[in-house]
Amino acid sequence: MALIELTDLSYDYPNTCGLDQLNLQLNAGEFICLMGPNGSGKSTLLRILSGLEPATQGTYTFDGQVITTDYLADPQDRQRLHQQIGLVFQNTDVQLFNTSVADEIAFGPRQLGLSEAEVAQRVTDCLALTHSSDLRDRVPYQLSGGEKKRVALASVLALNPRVLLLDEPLNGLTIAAQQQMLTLLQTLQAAGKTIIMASHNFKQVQAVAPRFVIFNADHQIQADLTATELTAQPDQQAELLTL
Ligand SMILES: Nc1ncnc2c1ncn2[C@@H]1O[C@H](COP(=O)(O)OP(=O)(O)OP(=O)(O)O)[C@@H](O)[C@H]1O
Repeated sequence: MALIELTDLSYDYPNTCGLDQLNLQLNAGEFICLMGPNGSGKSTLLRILSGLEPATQGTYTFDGQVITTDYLADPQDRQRLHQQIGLVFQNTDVQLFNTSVADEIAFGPRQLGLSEAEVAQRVTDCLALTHSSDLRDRVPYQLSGGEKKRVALASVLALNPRVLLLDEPLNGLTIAAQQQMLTLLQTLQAAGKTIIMASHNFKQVQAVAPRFVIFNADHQIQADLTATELTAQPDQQAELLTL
């Protein structure tokens, strides 16, 4: 059984279509890159997968549980989903609100009611994993864009989710920092996490992501290809390089 299953899933904003009739199955342990033009629906899909919004139509099933409006309205159910599937936002400023990096990373585990010893361990582990130990006592909003991305990822990892959703995690990073982020995501996948990232940076991700789900401007899935299948489609690759 797929970990994530979307059936005829659509999402409408008040005056715009966000997603149109998606059918998709994603398995536990996969590394998937969502691609497509600006406004095609990548961020909307990540928000729905993370449980921030219910679908307008169709079905989202996570690990056998249908994620309905009622499910998301129940605080305990909602928290259960958030613990399993964590979203690193495109704009990390909306995600970072504590006065120190250590408190930022501790926030989620404290909400879960973990002991202070466990919280401290998770903070130390997640700082190390994201190469951010030197940032421990810094003020999050004073960090550089790349540092903020690492801290936002560390704060999501601190909840030990099964699935990591990342919205344009390479944006604003130097080439070296982009490589470091991709290597880290590969390490997390090797440790058993499912990675789902939106990116328009095909050059950087093509050698890393094994599967590409590609949206068109009509908010539909245009193609769902393995990296090997994609190498056999030069037209599709050329299109991705223009994003
Ligand atoms: N809060 C909102 N209110 C109304 N329409 C929205 C809102 N957010 C997104 N949209 C619209 O929904 C569609 C999908 O947007 P979305 O942000 O999911 O695309 P995207 O593929 O992530 O784009 P980008 O690559 O620019 O981040 C677009 O037409 C967008 O204008």
